Amino acid sequence: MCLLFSQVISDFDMTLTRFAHNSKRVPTTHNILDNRLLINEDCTKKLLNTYYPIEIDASRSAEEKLPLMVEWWTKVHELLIQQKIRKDTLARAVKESSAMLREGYKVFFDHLAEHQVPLLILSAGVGDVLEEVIRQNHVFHPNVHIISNYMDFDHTVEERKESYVNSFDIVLVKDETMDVPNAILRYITSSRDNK
Ligand SMILES: Nc1ccn([C@@H]2O[C@H](COP(=O)(O)O)[C@@H](O)[C@H]2O)c(=O)n1
Repeated sequence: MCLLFSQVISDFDMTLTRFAHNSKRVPTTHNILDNRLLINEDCTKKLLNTYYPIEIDASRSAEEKLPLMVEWWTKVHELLIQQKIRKDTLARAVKESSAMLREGYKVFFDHLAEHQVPLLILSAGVGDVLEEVIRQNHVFHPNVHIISNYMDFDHTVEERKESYVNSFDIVLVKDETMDVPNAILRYITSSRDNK
């Protein structure tokens, strides 16, 4: 028998991650944010308690669930934006969480990478957190591709400073004047005038 995979498609939360460990629920990517970073975790917990039972309700059709799921993630995304989450806290939040991939995950990820089979992860969770979970488990191989919700962070000057310093000769911080450009102009024009 010959089995040929062109690619493997999987969702993430509770599929590649465990549902529970030692009788305790393993957090989804959203739960990791709720527990560690959100100032008011109640607001998203309330939404989870309302919408999760709908998600898993086998008596409802997909058509019936879809607008409610859209309503859920729209509300959660609005709340997340208000919380002003910082990118640099994500790795710590994941490290301190009880996020856990399923037993045997390493064989699964490594085997697909070794055989160059693309692994496409489609997730309604939070992509930035999902990536961090995979990275911290050392299985973020080049064949792993993710389609998910990503946060668009506001970058502080401090975060961008290094890349600016590497790219430009002069970097001005907190200078609201034209003193430096004027000095450069004076230098250029005076050296030209003195020729
Ligand atoms: N605010 C939310 C939104 C969704 N969830 C759960 O995350 C799951 C994402 O699952 P994937 O299989 O798409 O990775 C989704 O099924 C919801 O149960 C959440 O916890 N909080």
